[in-house]
Amino acid sequence: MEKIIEVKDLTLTYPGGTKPTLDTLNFDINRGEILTVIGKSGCGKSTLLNTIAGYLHPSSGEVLLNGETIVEPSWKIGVVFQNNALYPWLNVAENIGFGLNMRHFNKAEINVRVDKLLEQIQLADKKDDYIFSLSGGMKQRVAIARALANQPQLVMFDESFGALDEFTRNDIHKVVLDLWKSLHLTFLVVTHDIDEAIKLGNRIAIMTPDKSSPMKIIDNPYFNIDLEDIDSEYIKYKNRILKQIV
Ligand SMILES: Nc1ncnc2c1ncn2[C@@H]1O[C@H](COP(=O)(O)OP(=O)(O)OP(=O)(O)O)[C@@H](O)[C@H]1O
Repeated sequence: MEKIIEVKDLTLTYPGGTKPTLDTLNFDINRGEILTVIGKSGCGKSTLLNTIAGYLHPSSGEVLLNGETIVEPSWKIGVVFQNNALYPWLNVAENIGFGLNMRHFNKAEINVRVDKLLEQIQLADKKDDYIFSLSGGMKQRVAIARALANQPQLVMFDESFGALDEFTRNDIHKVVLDLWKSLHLTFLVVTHDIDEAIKLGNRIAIMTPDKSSPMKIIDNPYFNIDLEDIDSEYIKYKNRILKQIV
């Protein structure tokens, strides 16, 4: 397995904090996988994601992208937040192309990338619409397309689907999995929803309160499971994850 991200002895204590929020974490993200990260509220999931993104700096240890220490945010890592953070004064196409514009890509290249993504997120007909006119699910699809427009090496999702109703969330899960498959992407998905972690993750990283093993990564036999295939073995698997979180 080729590693895209290496987390080495990662420790982070917030200024003024008495104990580390992240304490000596060690794990890798493999190229082409979806790693979901699950853990109790406040265990440090967003802190971990923000550190990998380069928004926060480790107190000690490091995170490497393709063998190079991450020291600042870059287009190589895309992030989709829960509140989507889209620009209301730009239309859908302009939001998706925003990062490419900032990087001074030429207009023709931007249009090609944006149009392709609009097809993939099934919003080609909303290209010229402003953000306020979109539903919550559509906004998240635009946020995903905006993150993908830069063709990043890793895309991270920070509770990106938590505010959506169940039907919309199921639709978005399908969009995410289709994009991952067709574009051969690598995703890290932070969630507090165990079913979502199981649905979306090739592997599941469990952030535990166990100081000697703060991060346990397990294989997931139920990746992309259909709701109708949920059986008693699935429930047992889910409960085993739950027990390690609390
Ligand atoms: N900027 C900050 N300064 C100080 N402490 C912080 C800061 N951001 C987060 N924390 C603390 O760090 C801990 C981990 O927070 P974090 O948001 O990473 O957890 P989380 O697992 O993502 O939680 P949730 O699932 O509720 O979003 C919490 O105790 C939080 O209060």
